[in-house]
Amino acid sequence: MSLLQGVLSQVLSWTGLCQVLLVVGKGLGAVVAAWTVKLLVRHAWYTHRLSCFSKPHANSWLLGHLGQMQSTEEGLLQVDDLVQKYTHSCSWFLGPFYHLVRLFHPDYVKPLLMAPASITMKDELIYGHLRPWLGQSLLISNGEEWSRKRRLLTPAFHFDILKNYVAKFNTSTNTMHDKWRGLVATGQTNIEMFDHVTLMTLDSLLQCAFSYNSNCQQSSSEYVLAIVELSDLIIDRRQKILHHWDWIYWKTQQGKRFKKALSIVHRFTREVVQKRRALISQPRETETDFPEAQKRKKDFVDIILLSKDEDGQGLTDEEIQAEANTFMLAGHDTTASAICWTLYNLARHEDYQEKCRQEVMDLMEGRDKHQIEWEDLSSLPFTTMCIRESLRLHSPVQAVTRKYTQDMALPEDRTVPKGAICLVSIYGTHHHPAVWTDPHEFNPLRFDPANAEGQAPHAFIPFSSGPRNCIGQKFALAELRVVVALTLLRFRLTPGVNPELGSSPGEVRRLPQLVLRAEGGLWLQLEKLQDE
Ligand code: HEM
Repeated sequence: MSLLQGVLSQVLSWTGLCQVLLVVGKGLGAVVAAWTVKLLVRHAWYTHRLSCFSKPHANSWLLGHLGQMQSTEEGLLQVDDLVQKYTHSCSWFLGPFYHLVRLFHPDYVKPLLMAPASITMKDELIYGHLRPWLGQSLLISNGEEWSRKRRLLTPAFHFDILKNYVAKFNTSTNTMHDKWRGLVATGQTNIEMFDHVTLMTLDSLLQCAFSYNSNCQQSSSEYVLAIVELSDLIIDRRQKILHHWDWIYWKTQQGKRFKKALSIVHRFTREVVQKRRALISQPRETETDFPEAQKRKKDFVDIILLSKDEDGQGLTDEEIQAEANTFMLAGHDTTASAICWTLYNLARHEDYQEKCRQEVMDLMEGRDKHQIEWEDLSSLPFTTMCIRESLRLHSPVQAVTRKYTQDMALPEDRTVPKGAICLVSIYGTHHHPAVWTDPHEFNPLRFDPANAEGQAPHAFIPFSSGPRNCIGQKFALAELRVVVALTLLRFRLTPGVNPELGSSPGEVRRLPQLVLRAEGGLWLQLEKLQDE
């Protein structure tokens, strides 16, 4: 090749490259332009369709209420203001991406929560980030897939199964109380509740779901640490809008930590399910070689493994793993939050605390051991009223979101267009002054059956309501009663001091995350009562 030819071919190849880049650039520009136009048209369409709802002041026509929703005490006070001002609902949008209707009044909440599951969809804004962890599980799936799973999983929450768990709730609570006794003996009476109670609910859930004794209350467990890490990272991701896109998130430090914790959690559930499948498929005569399997009462994994639909089909191993992961997530933080806030409310109301304690002491009279049995749970009416009032005042889940595959009619001729996100505010409904007298007061007598008559349906929805309500609510209420009853038998509670805030006893700043927590923790003072 002559020098001239070489130079020519070089120039041509550069020109070719430039031309390719130009074409690619133009193509990319066209795609971005088309995407932007589509986004803006969609934005205009939703803005128009949602004009039947009042719209609180927005930052701009394009960014809307982006950055105005806060997961803090101020965020909850903002909901109180919205409820005061707009009474039933208002529209809200987060940039041109997400269009929401926020709903606070039971009359508006009811048609949405009671809608058939076939037209109800879980939206990606809240639930999408859970998918890598939970897969297509009950909490996230929709339509026919959801309904088959709900049918297959319902037997796992039957009374006959739940009964067996009460002994496990007692054991996990006893372990926690042993730790508390140890702390009190060394003079540490001001105790942060969430740390202790979360480990306790994880401990009991691991026993109920997998018959797995993790000892996580006494020594650290890799699996439990990974669950806590995943829950924290989900909240962090929700709050950073750029992290909502997978292709950005998986490259961040948080995304990498998420993947690492995920592999620990998934490995654990995979191994449990595979081992149990192998055990269950053993021929009957050899089962005697496994006395452990015979002695053990059935846990969630057993029930789900044996569950079959109308066509005799069960769930695959992957599906069972997804459900087991979901129970662990949906069951531990929520129940821990409910327990902590109930103890907090009783610590602030000595009279109610004493009345509950008396009720439990009457129940235990003549017994030589403090053990709450399944049959005892219905003999704690006042304690149950206090638990329900606490679930109203400090509901663990603040809101649920839904989308619908068709337009949804609401009172006063308002319509939620299909595809818009409905953010049903459990907090707003539970603090609605038109529904509850003195909504910010702790008053368990509201739940006295004698006073319940006037209560609006759908005014009390801590477990949501309708077809997609909480499948674990009876499990949670049983655990709550056992933990609260045993705690009051053994300890007197008074408001504690948050050492970080240096606040006065009982003062807290609520922290709505995946569940309702308290900034810097929830601190109580414990005084040990006489031993059993
Ligand atoms: C006090 C404790 C609890 C509270 C306040 C609570 C609250 C809720 C709420 C509000 C929902 C509706 C979520 C939504 O629509 O997006 C829900 C669903 C669910 N909960 Fe619970 N929950 C609690 C305990 C539990 C427990 C102990 C379990 C399991 C062991 C559990 C498992 C589930 C599952 C699987 C769903 C999805 C149900 C479905 O879509 O069919 N929950 N829970």
